[in-house]
Amino acid sequence: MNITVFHANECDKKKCTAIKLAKMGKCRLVENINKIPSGAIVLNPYAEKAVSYEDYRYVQRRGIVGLDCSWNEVSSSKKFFSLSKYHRSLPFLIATNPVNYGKPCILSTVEAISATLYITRFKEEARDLMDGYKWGHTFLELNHELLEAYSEADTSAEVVEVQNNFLESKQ
Ligand SMILES: C[S@@+](CC[C@H](N)C(=O)[O-])C[C@H]1O[C@@H](n2cnc3c(N)ncnc32)[C@H](O)[C@@H]1O
Repeated sequence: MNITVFHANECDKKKCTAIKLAKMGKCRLVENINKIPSGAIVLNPYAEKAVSYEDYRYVQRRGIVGLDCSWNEVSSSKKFFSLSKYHRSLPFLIATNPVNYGKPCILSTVEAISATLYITRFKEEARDLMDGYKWGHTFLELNHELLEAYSEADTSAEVVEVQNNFLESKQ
């Protein structure tokens, strides 16, 4: 699986989930955005389209790209949208990393990549990434029901429907 992370060096290196992932040999860090593989799925919380099984082929052939930079940088910078045609956001999920524990949608880079693998039905690969983090299994357990439902959806529209039904049921 081709997992690339654009690393902007804006993080606390001790807490950065992408640096740890690279040390374990499970992703390639690039510091130049032009080195991001074309045709890969770029994880961007501001993308209009949600990840779904529709992206299976792109994930399999071109891989996944995480943008490890500050949240300010992701929200204010349009440069990322020129990188790939395939920008995707993740549907509602709860973070379990120590920095943003319990917060919805503000996932760490590794949580976002693992969720993308799970939703596109690469479940073993999703678990393998999280094995390297003390809190990794908690992310997959806490979000298990939603991740399963998202992975059963065939299209992005269906993933959004699953998310909306879930959120309505909680009101
Ligand atoms: C802003 S960085 C935070 C980096 C931090 N150093 C770390 O270790 O997690 C998190 C990245 O994960 C991905 N991500 C997180 N939440 C997401 C979401 N809801 N939808 C899509 N991508 C998301 C994006 O690539 C985002 O830029």
